[in-house]
Amino acid sequence: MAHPAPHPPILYSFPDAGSLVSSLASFILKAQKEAVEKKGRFTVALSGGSLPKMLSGLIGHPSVKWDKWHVFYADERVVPLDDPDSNHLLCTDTLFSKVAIPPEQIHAIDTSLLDDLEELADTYEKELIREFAQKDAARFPVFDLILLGMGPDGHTASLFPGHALLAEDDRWIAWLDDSPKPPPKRITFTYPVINHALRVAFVASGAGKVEMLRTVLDEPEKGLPSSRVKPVSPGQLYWFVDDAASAAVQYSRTAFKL
Ligand SMILES: O=C1O[C@H](COP(=O)(O)O)[C@@H](O)[C@H](O)[C@H]1O
Repeated sequence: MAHPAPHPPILYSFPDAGSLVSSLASFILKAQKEAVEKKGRFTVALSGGSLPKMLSGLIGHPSVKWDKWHVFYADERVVPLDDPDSNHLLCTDTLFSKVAIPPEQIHAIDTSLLDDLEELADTYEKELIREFAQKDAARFPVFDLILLGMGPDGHTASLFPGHALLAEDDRWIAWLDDSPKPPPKRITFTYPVINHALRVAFVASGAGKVEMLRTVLDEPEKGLPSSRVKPVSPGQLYWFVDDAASAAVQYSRTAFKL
């Protein structure tokens, strides 16, 4: 059955990092409330890079129900969990060490499989299947929220410009050993997983992102990886950015309100 056309992205731009962080926290709390009321759990995927520190508005916030969070990684570098390149280590240092998510609800890669990328990706996919397929019987998992970053080349998760994985339309988790950004070995959500989420939010800040954000939002026809994120209805894509990053963007902004 054909899906209705995706909704256009909603762009929120904030004058400074502080207002971006607090608005993002309010947005996440609304998503959490709806998910918990409906299903008793909140399924979230996080990215590495600059994203985890933007979640600081949740730390110590009385409305966060950390025990309801079930966390996966939109992508992970295939390194030991104490390696400085690990997205899990970054998220642990920045967030998990400061909040009370039950450890079994934080889904890290199986590091006994670091030398077998395919098996490691399969195993992570099976964790997703355990979390989603039995409960929702869906062809693809439907995350309540996927939080993404955008790299300076327009990549998101570990989906890089020109890479064959941009065309992967079957698997939930793909692997690569030729990431142009180190480290080379990674696993990543595929587009079908990202694009079946109820909400996908990119978070990007700083003048360093200005040209790429303009290209991704104003010239989606160029097909950069971040422009290919188009959640299927009823899913919705949001951009949470600061004015420094959106300075050159023509795409219309929406005033933030919940
Ligand atoms: O390598 C990665 O990069 C992207 C973008 O990082 P950022 O520092 O430019 O925000 C990140 O979203 C991804 O999780 C990570 O593995």
